[in-house]
Amino acid sequence: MLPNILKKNVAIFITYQIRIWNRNIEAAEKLVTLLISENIKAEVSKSVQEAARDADIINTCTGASTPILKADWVKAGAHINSVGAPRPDFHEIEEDLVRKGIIYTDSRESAENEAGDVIKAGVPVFAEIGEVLLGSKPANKNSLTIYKSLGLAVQDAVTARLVYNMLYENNPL
Ligand SMILES: NC(=O)C1=CN([C@@H]2O[C@H](COP(=O)(O)OP(=O)(O)OC[C@H]3O[C@@H](n4cnc5c(N)ncnc54)[C@H](O)[C@@H]3O)[C@@H](O)[C@H]2O)C=CC1
Ligand SMILES: O=C([O-])C1=[NH+]CCC1
Repeated sequence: MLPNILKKNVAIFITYQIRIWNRNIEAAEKLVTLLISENIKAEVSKSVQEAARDADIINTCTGASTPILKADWVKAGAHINSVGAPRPDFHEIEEDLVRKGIIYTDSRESAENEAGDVIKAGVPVFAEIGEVLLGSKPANKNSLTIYKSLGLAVQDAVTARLVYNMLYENNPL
């Protein structure tokens, strides 16, 4: 999933440098090789701390059950996209870091009931992404912000429809 998230990030920025960390360095090297083969600038980091240093955007996408990203490693004003830790007993972001951030999510109900990091930190969700897109809640671009992704059922339904259309109706839309 991470390669696709990174490609979406890169499409937004004119200048960027991607640093990849994985607990298995061969996996990080494989992803860097894939990105470079698609003309995306990327390099391997030997630690999470090294990967996160001075980063504007941090994507965490792990199956970790204990936090891998610490508050001290993240600069003020950074934005974190947290895709992993989708269960109450899973964690990938240190509690202090979650408390420092402004929390955005796709579904408030899901985040408050499923996202281990949000539940443990006991912090409120500031806004759903839909509220930001509609302009009823601000993006707080200069603050430390955390987007807690969990996925919406409607995304699965639309994806299933696209696959069905491509398979049986030869029409992606
Ligand atoms: N937010 C969302 O919409 C979605 C979230 N997920 C969640 O995102 C996470 C990643 O999913 P995929 O990329 O499909 O899985 P994957 O198996 O391809 O990648 C998981 C990565 O987490 C790493 N990892 C596992 N335990 C770790 C630990 N203790 N410390 C450091 N790294 C660790 C693995 O080495 C692997 O690189 C999972 O927790 C999954 O449940 C998956 C689909 C949608
Ligand atoms: O496939 C998955 O593991 C998940 N999808 C949404 C949250 C977790």
